[in-house]
Amino acid sequence: MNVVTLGPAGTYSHRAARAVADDVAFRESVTAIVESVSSGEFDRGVVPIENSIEGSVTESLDALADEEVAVVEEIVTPIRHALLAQAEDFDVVASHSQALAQCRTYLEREYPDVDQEAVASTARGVERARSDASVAGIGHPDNAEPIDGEGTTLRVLAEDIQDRSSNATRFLVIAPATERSRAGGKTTLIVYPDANYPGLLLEMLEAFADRDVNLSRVESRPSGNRLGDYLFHFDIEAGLYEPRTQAALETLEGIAENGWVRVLGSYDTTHVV
Ligand SMILES: O=C(O)C(=O)C[C@]1(C(=O)O)C=C[C@@H](O)C=C1
Repeated sequence: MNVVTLGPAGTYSHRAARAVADDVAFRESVTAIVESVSSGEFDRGVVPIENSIEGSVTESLDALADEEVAVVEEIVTPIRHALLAQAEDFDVVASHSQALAQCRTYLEREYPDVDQEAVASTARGVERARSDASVAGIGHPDNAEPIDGEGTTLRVLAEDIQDRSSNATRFLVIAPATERSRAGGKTTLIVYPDANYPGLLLEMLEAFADRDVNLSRVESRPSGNRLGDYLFHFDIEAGLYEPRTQAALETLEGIAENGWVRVLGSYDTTHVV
């Protein structure tokens, strides 16, 4: 199975992807990962979708709406950030925008005068720190040691610097659309109603509530077509094999008769430390 995730090596996405395969390839954006799975270049992709402090990874939501892929597994992993640098003094802290946001309070309190630089991933920020003494990175503490054994070993200046001790990110394992499964305890779907009238959102929610289907996430994203026009991402705690899910889907398809409903599939959850 060839698997792709956000690189370089050492990202949290890489840690999650190791639950799928030992050998993992890397891309520098979530969009590139989703595209490379939908084109059939890779069998599986692992993308971050939601963090307990910062909320949705919007690039992932938009890529899932734009490409034809299936979701075949969910991976939840704790996120414990460390501050890594060559020395105690530095001018810039570089990391993924999600990681910088997850450590906002710590950075404002401890390093109010240090510039923040958003880079493609936490591991990319750590690489910057390894090659430039004026830069610190935020990432998993294991990144202090160079992965290939070559290069500077960084100092772990602080650990557990995220704003809340319970910080976790949910990743989705994606596969080509033909591998969509009906089996599993959760299902992800995206609805574009292409409509706007009082009670539209309520009608969509009632499609689930009336069948006693619990939602674990609902998120609206701009459709990109016009201001105020949205598509809706739903995660539900029910499998596609269940009649109640099929009944809810039928209702949603009626509501979205001028738009579309994309069913990404059913799956189970794996926890990785
Ligand atoms: O930069 C990384 O290490 C990633 O895997 C990306 C990512 C994210 O996009 O949320 C994953 C987990 C953490 O929440 C921080 C960053």
